[in-house]
Amino acid sequence: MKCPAGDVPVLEAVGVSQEFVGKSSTGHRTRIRAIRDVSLRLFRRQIIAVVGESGSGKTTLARLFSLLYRPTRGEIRFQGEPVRRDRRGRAAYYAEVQMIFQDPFGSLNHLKTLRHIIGRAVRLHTGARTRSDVITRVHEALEKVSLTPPDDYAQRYPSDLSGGQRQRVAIARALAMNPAVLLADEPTSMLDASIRLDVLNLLADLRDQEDLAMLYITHDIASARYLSDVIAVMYAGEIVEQAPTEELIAEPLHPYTWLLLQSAPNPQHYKGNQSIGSGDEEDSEETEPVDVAVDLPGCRFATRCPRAMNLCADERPPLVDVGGRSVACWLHLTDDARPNRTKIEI
Ligand SMILES: Nc1ncnc2c1ncn2[C@@H]1O[C@H](COP(=O)(O)OP(=O)(O)OP(=O)(O)O)[C@@H](O)[C@H]1O
Repeated sequence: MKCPAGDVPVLEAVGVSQEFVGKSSTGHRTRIRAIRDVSLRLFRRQIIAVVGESGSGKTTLARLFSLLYRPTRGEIRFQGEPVRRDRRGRAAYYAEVQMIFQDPFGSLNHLKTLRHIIGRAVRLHTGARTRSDVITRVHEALEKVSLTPPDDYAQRYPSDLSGGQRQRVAIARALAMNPAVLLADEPTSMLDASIRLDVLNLLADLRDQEDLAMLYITHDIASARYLSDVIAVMYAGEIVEQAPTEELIAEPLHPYTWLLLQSAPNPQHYKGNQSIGSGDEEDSEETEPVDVAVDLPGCRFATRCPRAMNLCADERPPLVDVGGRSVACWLHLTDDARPNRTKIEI
C-alpha cells in the first residue's frame, strides 16, 4: 500500500500473530490462531477501518494494540519504536493511545459523576494536578463532545444519560488525555441506529480538530466507508485486502471483499440518513465462517470462495501490492508470481 511519503506511522503492527490455547469443534485442546502475520501502519490524521465478520480477529487486533495481549510473534510500534511493556512504558503509551469500547455503560463507573470519571483520567495521565486545572480539562473534554453546558453535565452520573451521550463521555475521557490515537472497537454497535451517525460524525470531526489517528474496528462495511480513509479487510485472522476506501468500494479485488459489499446495505439507502449499520449485515452471509482452530495449508477463504481454483486449497496466497493496494488472492498473481490486477466478477 502507498503511504504518506517520508512519514513515520504513529502506530504500527509488524508481522503480528496471536495464538490462544482453546478447544476445537471436536472438543480437543488446540492452538487457535486468532491473528496471523498481520502488518498495519496507521499515520497521523488517518482513519483506518478494520472490517470483517465475527471471529475474523478484529477485537484481538484491537487488544494487541491496547497492550492487553503480548503478541505470540511480531511487535507493536508507536512512533516507529517498539512499545515498552514495563509500568512506565505502558503509562506513556496509554497517554497517547486511548481505547473506546463497544459498551459505553460497562466502561463507565455508574457510581461516579462525569467530573470524577473524566477527572480521574486527567489526573492519572496528564500533568494537571490542581483541582481547578483538572476541572478545566474536564470541561474542555465535555465541550469537545458537545455535552454542554459542561458544568451541568460534569455533575451528572452515567445513568442520567442516553446510550449516545454515554459513548460521548467515553470519548471525552479518552480526549482528556490529548492522545495521538483512538482505538475504537465497534463504538456504535450497541447504540440505537438513530444516533450511530452522530457518533461517527463526532469521530470524523475529532480527527480534524484534534489531529487524531484512528483505528475503527467494525463488522459494518457501510460505516467503514462513511468514516475511513483506508479499509483493511480481515478474514480468519489475516488481512486479505487493504486499500483506500473509495478504491476498495469501487473495485474490490478479493472475492471476500466483494461478498462483504454485496451483503452490505445499498449506500444510497443509508448515505445522508440515520440508518448506518443496522447490525444485521453479517447475518446475511449464508455459509459458515472458517474454524480458526483448524490449520489449513491454503487460502483460508477457499472453502467459501466462488472463484476458488485448485491452487487455493493447497497454497496460502501472499499479501502483494497490486497497483498501490494490497491483496492476498491467487487471482491477482500471474504464473510467474508477479501481481496482476484482475477484475472480480462473481
Ligand atoms: N482469549 C481467547 N481464547 C481463545 N480463543 C480466543 C480468545 N479470544 C479470541 N479467540 C478466538 O479468536 C478468534 C478471533 O476472535 P475475535 O474476537 O478477535 O474476532 P472478532 O472479529 O472481533 O469477532 P467479534 O466481532 O465477534 O468480536 C475467534 O475464533 C475467537 O473465538
